[in-house]
Amino acid sequence: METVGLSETFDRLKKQGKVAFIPYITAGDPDLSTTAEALKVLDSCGSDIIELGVPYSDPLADGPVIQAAATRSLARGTNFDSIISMLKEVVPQLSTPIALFTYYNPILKRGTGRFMSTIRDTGVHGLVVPDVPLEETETLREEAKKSGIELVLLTTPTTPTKRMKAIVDAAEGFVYLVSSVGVTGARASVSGKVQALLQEIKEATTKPVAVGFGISTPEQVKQVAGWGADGVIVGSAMVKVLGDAKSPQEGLKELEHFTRSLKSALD
Ligand SMILES: O=P(O)(O)OC[C@@H](O)[C@@H](O)c1c[nH]c2ccccc12
Repeated sequence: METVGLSETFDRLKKQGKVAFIPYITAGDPDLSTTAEALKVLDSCGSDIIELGVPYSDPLADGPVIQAAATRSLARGTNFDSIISMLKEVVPQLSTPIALFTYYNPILKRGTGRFMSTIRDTGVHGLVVPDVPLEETETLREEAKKSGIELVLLTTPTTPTKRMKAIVDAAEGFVYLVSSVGVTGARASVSGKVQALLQEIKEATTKPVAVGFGISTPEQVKQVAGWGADGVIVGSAMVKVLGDAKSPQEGLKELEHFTRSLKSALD
């Protein structure tokens, strides 16, 4: 089925007074067929957008959990082409839009235009590139736009206000507010600064703002939603459930329970 894009998804949720639940998993960990099943599980458990990570050899912004997932996935031979063919199979079966998550290098390797049209042909709607240099964001955004891909941009607690404003102006789909400095990974608590940061961003834009980094419990999901986030992103905790499981089947079962517990915090 043809899924609607990221910003349309947020429009629908806003009308329903709901906050988006946005899980992240790393493609190919433990293997691509389990990833295909995991996407269906996340879809059926009520995810509103799914972030799918392209494993990379030098994941600077990732903490140990996602770094280990990327290493396992690459060791199995996962590559961009195998992820694309998996997506061509699975995306038509999903009702949840996918935002592909990749570092900048795999895009440069393929050529920006070709990269965008390739992912668009799979039915993927969004793209998140955490390490694209500021001066190259405009080109990337233009190329994405040509293929109808929504380029999500990230702002952090240490982003100067002027740059935050440029980021929210340029962001498509939604603005990704990184909750805390440092790398991805579950944290004991989500920084209280997020509430003020959300207000500041919402004064600068009417675009939806989703918060990620460190969120791993229903209480934290509820707290961030209560602070006014339009979406809540959970990555490492999801990746850990799959990575720690004794078998892929068990991992998928655990993923379903975990996703339902987090999603119910938003109901
Ligand atoms: O893992 P966490 O702490 O739940 O944060 C989400 C994060 O994993 C996901 O959005 C993501 C995966 N890799 C990244 C690199 C940079 C920024 C964000 C990400």
